[in-house]
Amino acid sequence: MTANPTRVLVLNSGSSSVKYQLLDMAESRRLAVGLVERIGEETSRLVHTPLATGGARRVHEGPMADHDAALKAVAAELAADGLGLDSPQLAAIGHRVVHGGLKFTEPTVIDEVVLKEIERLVPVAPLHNPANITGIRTAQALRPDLPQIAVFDTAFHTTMPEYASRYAIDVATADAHRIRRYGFHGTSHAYVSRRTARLLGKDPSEVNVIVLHLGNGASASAVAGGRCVDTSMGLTPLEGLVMGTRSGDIDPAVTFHLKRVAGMSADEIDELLNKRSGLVGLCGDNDMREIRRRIDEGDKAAALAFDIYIHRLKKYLGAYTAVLGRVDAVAFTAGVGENAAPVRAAAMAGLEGLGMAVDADRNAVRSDEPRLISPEGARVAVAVVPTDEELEIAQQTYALVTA
Ligand SMILES: Nc1ncnc2c1ncn2[C@@H]1O[C@H](COP(=O)(O)OP(=O)(O)O)[C@@H](O)[C@H]1O
Ligand SMILES: CC(=O)OP(=O)(O)O
Ligand SMILES: [Mg+2]
Repeated sequence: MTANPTRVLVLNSGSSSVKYQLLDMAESRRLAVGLVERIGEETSRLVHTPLATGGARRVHEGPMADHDAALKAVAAELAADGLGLDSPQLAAIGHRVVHGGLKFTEPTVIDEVVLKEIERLVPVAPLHNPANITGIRTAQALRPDLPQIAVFDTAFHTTMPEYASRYAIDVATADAHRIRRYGFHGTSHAYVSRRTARLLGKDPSEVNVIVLHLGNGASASAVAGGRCVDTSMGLTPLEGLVMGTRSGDIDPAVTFHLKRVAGMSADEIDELLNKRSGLVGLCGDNDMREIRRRIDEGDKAAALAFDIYIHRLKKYLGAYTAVLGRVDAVAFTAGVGENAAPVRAAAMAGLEGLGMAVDADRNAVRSDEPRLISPEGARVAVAVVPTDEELEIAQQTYALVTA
């Protein structure tokens, strides 16, 4: 008799990347991790680390036309380690799906009806849901017999009170078109807020946390006793913080102005605000490492882009302090939050009045572990808490298929 399968493959398909992990849930062990970047460009790059075999990291460079090609390359890498998708030990494939609308608040077994709904939501997650759908279809084609589970970025935010989720626009129009704030990066906000509570030695129900998920996409959330009460992204992942290529908050009248005065179409404005704004629109670079390097060389555009990014972060820290009433912790996470000490220092500078501060020595420590960076005895614990969307998705996926 063969043992029950205990492995889960997680696919986190972004607009131009795929992050993936193969985990053994029974042994709480990662077997392989990897990333495909710059999908659709000439310079696509796959980095695969076969943890199970202890083999060296493998890097492949060269054009990958789309997510289908990227996933087939990932499948080939796994197969080369004897961890192929044909393995009878694979229990399920878990997919990050960015927009779940109002229907999906829990991890969901994917069938054609679910896929249709994810497809219907493409206009409100234009950079993400199409990539998620391709990931699902490719995985289904490779293993049609296996359960495919969707874990939604929106799910954690469904606890927001209506006064936080409803826009102040005509109710009938908003309801007819399901226009409201949904919020994204929820898997990360859930994981990081819980992990932060654990770092403080508390139960999540006892603490109020502001989570700053600062990756290429970026969002803030206010989490009270383990439940999300507000978040910075809205109907789509465009609202809120300044991001790598997205504007975040702007006066909505900017869009009519661009249409009426600059003659731009809705699609052109969409592309401007989603792909040519944020840090890249302000200074030509969306990578915080490059921006810091340019600032060190005296580059004024990079310095202004940095200041605008930080100013927006401070506004949300102030707003969510007011929303929560009492803040126990601020947690920095994702690519920028975990790695960019200057961003953390600048965001916290001058916030002593809110009880928030960063200790320079603690902030300079580089580590993959959750850690405190606030001074000893500070009123608000400031922490760096690496996110693990893939682990969270794997756990939710495995729980569903073994229930
Ligand atoms: N050492 C670092 N210093 C500053 N920023 C970094 C560093 N490493 C990564 N980043 C930033 O992290 C971003 C990617 O974060 P990530 O959470 O992987 O984003 P996403 O999931 O949206 O692709 C990069 O665009 C880069 O700006
Ligand atoms: C929702 C979102 O913005 O995701 P990402 O940061 O992966 O682009
Ligand atoms: Mg991300």
